[in-house]
Amino acid sequence: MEVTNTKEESKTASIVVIGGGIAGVSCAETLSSLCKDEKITLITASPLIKAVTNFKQISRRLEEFEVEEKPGAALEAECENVKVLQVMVVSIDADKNEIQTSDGSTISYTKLCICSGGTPKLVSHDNPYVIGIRDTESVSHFQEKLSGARRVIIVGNGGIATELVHEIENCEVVWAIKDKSISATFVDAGAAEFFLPHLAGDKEVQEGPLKRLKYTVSNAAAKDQVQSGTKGGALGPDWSLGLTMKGKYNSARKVHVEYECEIKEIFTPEELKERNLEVDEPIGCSYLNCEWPVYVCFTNGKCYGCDFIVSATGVIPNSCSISCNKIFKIAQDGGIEVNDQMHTNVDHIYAAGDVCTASWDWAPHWLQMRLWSQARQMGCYVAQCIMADINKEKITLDFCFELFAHVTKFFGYKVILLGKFNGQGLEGKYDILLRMTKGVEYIKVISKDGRMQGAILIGETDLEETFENLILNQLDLTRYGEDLLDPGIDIEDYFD
Ligand SMILES: Cc1cc2nc3c(=O)[nH]c(=O)nc-3n(C[C@H](O)[C@H](O)[C@H](O)COP(=O)(O)OP(=O)(O)OC[C@H]3O[C@@H](n4cnc5c(N)ncnc54)[C@H](O)[C@@H]3O)c2cc1C
Ligand SMILES: NC(=O)C1=CN([C@@H]2O[C@H](COP(=O)(O)OP(=O)(O)OC[C@H]3O[C@@H](n4cnc5c(N)ncnc54)[C@H](OP(=O)(O)O)[C@@H]3O)[C@@H](O)[C@H]2O)C=CC1
Repeated sequence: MEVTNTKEESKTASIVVIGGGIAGVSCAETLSSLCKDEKITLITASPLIKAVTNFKQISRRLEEFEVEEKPGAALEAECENVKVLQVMVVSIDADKNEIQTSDGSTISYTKLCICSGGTPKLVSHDNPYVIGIRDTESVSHFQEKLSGARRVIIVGNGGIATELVHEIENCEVVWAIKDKSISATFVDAGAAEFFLPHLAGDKEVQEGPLKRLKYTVSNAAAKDQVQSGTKGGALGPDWSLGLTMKGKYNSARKVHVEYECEIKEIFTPEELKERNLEVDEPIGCSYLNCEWPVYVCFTNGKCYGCDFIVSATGVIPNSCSISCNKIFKIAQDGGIEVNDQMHTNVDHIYAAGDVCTASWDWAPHWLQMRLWSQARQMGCYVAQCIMADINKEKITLDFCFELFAHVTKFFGYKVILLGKFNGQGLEGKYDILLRMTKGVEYIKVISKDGRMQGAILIGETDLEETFENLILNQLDLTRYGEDLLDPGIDIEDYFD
């Protein structure tokens, strides 16, 4: 493993990037290619860095790439003017343009970009039975716990929970969600209905090509990271592919969804007895009247026992983990506010990826979600902003921030989300057009005044490129009416 001692570093100022995740690495790589004469220092707490490989633009806005975790030395070999240091940044002195690291070193910067990512927002931080999933180390911990488990409770209704309930085998799952429908962070209630049959039985994988991102980590590299015990970057696309997610017993996949509830209290078996609380059994469960190491009581009055709890309840940006003598403007969601030049409110300091909150006036069909693709886009764009600043220029916001576009996979189906895919910000004043073929595809179009605002495409619909264009060009679609989703009409030809 390549570790460079920061104490040996000279005081010569360079552009400093904090974070070896996809935002930090994309920033360092872009800076390196934009300006060969600048010295760039990437500082990361994790022994491995994330690199985007095989990048392909699959439509104007949807991108496909693979992600590899590798040692910092590999980045240094590719980018001559980049130096990678593995150390924790503890504080920033914005008056002196210096940062202090956990090994007592001081590093000067000309420009600083904070790409320190986020940390799982857990429902309980001091209960050993509650775990979160973020990096390779936390996944190993989860796998180890699962291997001895009969029942797990998953809390949260976003990306991680949706992927986990699909992947876990040989273990009962109680999925506790705040909403009326599953996977609500990403899809609407109709799409949730489409997915529901896939909660039980064998996992079906949709045939055909999947425009899906791929994530790889070499075994040796993963072992290094787990052994180091340091905080790694967030996992990402295909993180669950090839990972064993099996419980203790050879039972059929079983997921019980507990709707519209949150955790009220977590009890040990002793506390449960003391309180004389009654325990419920999830519908269709195999383990009746069993003893459990931990019990969870929900706000809807239900109380279940389980082996452990996964808190898949979102991310808190690492915006306050590095102290600074100047105060960063922090947005309501906990991110460091950045303007359309990715600049924070502190001179010479930028931020990108999960740690930041895009605080400019968003384009009508863009929204921020803490995703791999946005971390890459922000990382590349912030590098251009830094170079423009050095050259005393201002650049216009990159076109990737014009339209929200995300491709992922849920329950074995390709899922594409475009624009205001859930009618976000439209205050319910929109029309919906739907097409669904059970088990095959689900298409939802959101329109306002006849113009497309967003879409959810599940399955191999091949509509993404056309819909992307229709959202961007805001063509009046009134006269096409329901023909827009008529399977008998080749819509691509229609709008060519
Ligand atoms: C389980 C899981 C699955 C996901 N799946 C998907 C998906 O399918 N599609 C998708 O688009 N997104 C997905 N995401 C989200 C995506 O991974 C993140 O949005 C993205 O990786 C964020 O990148 P980042 O570079 O901003 O932060 P991170 O990847 O968190 O990187 C932060 C870096 O900063 C370093 N760091 C932090 N603090 C310090 C410090 N004080 N000093 C030095 N270094 C520091 C860390 O070591 C790390 O290297 C998933 C996330 C998780 C957890
Ligand atoms: N395929 C993909 O694209 C994937 C993306 N990711 C990304 O990784 C990051 C982490 O994923 P994840 O943790 O699933 O985060 P998400 O933001 O995707 O989802 C968090 C979920 O937890 C809910 N929640 C928040 N607090 C509580 C609480 N106290 N009790 C019950 N529910 C709560 C949220 O509801 P509410 O919103 O109402 O607060 C939301 O449904 C996210 O940025 C996500 O986008 C992760 C996996 C896959």
